[in-house]
Amino acid sequence: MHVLVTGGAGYIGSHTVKELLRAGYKVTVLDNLFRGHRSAMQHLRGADFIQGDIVDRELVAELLKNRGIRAVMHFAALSLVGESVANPSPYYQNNVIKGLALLEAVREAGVPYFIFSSTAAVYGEPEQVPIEENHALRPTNPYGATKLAFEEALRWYDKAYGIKYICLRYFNAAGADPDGELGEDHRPETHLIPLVLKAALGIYPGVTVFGTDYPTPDGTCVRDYIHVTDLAAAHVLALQALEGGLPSAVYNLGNERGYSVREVIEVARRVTGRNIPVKEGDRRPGDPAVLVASSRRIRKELGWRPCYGDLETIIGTAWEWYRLHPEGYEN
Ligand SMILES: NC(=O)c1ccc[n+]([C@@H]2O[C@H](COP(=O)([O-])OP(=O)(O)OC[C@H]3O[C@@H](n4cnc5c(N)ncnc54)[C@H](O)[C@@H]3O)[C@@H](O)[C@H]2O)c1
Ligand SMILES: O=c1ccn([C@@H]2O[C@H](COP(=O)(O)OP(=O)(O)O[C@H]3O[C@H](CO)[C@@H](O)[C@H](O)[C@H]3O)[C@@H](O)[C@H]2O)c(=O)[nH]1
Repeated sequence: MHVLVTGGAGYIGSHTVKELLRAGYKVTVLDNLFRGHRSAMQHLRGADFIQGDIVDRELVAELLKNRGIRAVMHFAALSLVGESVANPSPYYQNNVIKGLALLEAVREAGVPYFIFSSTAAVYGEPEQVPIEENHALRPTNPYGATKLAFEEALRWYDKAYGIKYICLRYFNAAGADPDGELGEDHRPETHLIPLVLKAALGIYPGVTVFGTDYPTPDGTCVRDYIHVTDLAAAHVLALQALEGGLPSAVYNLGNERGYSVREVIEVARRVTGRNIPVKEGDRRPGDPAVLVASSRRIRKELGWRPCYGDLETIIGTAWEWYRLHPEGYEN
């Protein structure tokens, strides 16, 4: 089975390519390198890398046809909550318009399986936690709205054209490949755990806590952090389930445990043994107060079990990678 992975030179995509190769799949990566890294591909030698954009219908059609691709895993997207509030236009362009061009190419080529990187941001401010998949969908930022729009398209494309899909709604991806080959290198980096660890290394002067007046026990936002390799493993399970005839589905992916921003910083201090200077700042627009998953459905239906569930391990693997690669990937 040959799989096309869009965004496979990015953070979660690259970790998933590694798991796909390990499971014996053939992999082609399509990435425009807007935010991905060519040097991540050096650790994914079994995969073919094509530099290109998902909106390039001719290129995508040719890849799907000539390589006999049977499944697409679609990671390519813009994915920063704050950036999407300040500037929604590229989010609609990239995540919706370009995403739909990709889906059209998939439909025309008759590719039967599609796995989509969705997000907890589709829920918005939760009415109850842990959040189950049937929770109301009311995104509080354009990023979540664009991901929800694509989920909806998948639902209708399945009904009309029979494309079987799984939407995986990740909570906060974190950590790094336990082998130390792949890691998180977003430019610009805006994610909490990398910023905290770079502050521990002295690369950044410190970290700012965005909002201390949320209705949470310590006033800071609560998130559910999930190890990137556990996410990657879920993609392989999802693909195997579709191949085995599972109907289209939507699954949350989180550890079902929330940590506040202050708790994350405390765990990072323990793991690194370093001082991490902290400042308090304003809320970041678009941020819900609490996002914690129920992952009961994917545990039950696909037998998914996290291997790196506790926050010390998650932060520990990220710390190992940053210590070895303080500047991130070479390119
Ligand atoms: N990081 C998280 O915590 C998180 C949580 C929930 C969902 N997600 C989703 O997971 C996916 C991957 O996230 P990530 O953190 O690995 O991001 P990332 O930026 O590291 O990876 C995205 C990759 O897609 C590529 N890309 C973007 N637009 C493209 C286009 N038009 N054509 C070709 N390639 C393109 C980028 O160059 C990059 O390599 C995204 O869809 C994101 O919305 C991420
Ligand atoms: O310098 C910082 C950076 C972040 N935060 C806070 O830390 C938490 C986590 O933030 P971040 O690491 O930026 O992740 P999120 O904004 O929660 O978003 C991530 O997790 C979402 C799912 O929950 C995904 O959809 C997004 O793609 C992914 O970027 C949030 O409460 C932020 O307000 C700070 O206080 N200071």
